[in-house]
Amino acid sequence: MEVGFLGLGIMGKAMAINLLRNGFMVTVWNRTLSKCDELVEEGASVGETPAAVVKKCKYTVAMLSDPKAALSVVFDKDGVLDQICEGKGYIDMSTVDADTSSKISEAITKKGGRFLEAPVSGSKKPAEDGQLIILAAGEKAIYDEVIPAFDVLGKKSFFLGEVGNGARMKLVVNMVMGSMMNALSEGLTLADKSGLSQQTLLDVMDLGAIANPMFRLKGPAMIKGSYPPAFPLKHQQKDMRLALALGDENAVSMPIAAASNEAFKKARSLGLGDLDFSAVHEVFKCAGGSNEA
Ligand SMILES: NC(=O)C1=CN([C@@H]2O[C@H](COP(=O)(O)OP(=O)(O)OC[C@H]3O[C@@H](n4cnc5c(N)ncnc54)[C@H](OP(=O)(O)O)[C@@H]3O)[C@@H](O)[C@H]2O)C=CC1
Ligand SMILES: O=CC(=O)O
Repeated sequence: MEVGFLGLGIMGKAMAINLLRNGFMVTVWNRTLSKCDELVEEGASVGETPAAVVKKCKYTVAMLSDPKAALSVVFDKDGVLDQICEGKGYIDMSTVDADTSSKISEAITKKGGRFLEAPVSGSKKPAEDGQLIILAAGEKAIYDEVIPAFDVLGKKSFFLGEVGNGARMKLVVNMVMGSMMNALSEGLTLADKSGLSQQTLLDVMDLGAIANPMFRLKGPAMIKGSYPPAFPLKHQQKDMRLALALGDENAVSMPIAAASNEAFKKARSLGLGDLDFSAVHEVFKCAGGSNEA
């Protein structure tokens, strides 16, 4: 199967490499074209523009930072819309809101193309290991056709019905995840300021009902103040913002998500946006002040 791939950031690079290593022919494009070089070494071809990739491939996947990027790659000059037509499919795996996804879907289908949204749960390591959780929605026929690719990229795919449901599911999941990260940061800070061992706190939590892979993975590095980016904080804050907008639309009160969003915004204002989202811990450390009199 020949697949186009637009967007070679942390996630897109790992996903495209997985496809190549599993026998797919892949043509890549990235806004910063030099990022394609590593993929070429893995056997990829390069398209000069999103339109060139779509022209060449029956299916094109996108993995882009946010709604602005997702819209720009489709609607701008030399974008996806220039070449999408009957017989071609576009699969957007970026995390965006349902409105963005619907706009893209309408434009693609108006030109005879087929559309699937398929955001993913799981970060850099699951992307490298082909262990993502895929939250697809849109046209079921194209979902069925690209299952061989999803089987390489992920450990489980869900088909959630009409366009928008994949985006909504992803935002709800990341709203919970971002709130949990804030709770962990607050807990680590409280343990430290009240004279407890942070590592012992992690050990205690890991044995009980609130044990989870995220605390286990991120906790020890957070104690050291180390936040190498797997899931950039700026993207987690974007997801919180979009989830809060979904809450507005549905009149759902979300005080915990709102407070978490404020902490992520504060972290961005401190210049931490490109670090891992666990860097929100620094906000709590600052707010907690020093134990020294
Ligand atoms: N990292 C993670 O753990 C996860 C991320 N996600 C989601 O996946 C998506 C990608 O995340 P990730 O790979 O981490 O992000 P990165 O920031 O590493 O990569 C973002 C990509 O989007 C491109 N891009 C940004 N703006 C534009 C634009 N205006 N036009 C064209 N291309 C643009 C970048 O191009 P360039 O290289 O030129 O900057 C890059 O290829 C996001 O929606 C994120 O929320 C979902 C699950 C996990
Ligand atoms: O969107 C981030 C993730 O880890 O999932």
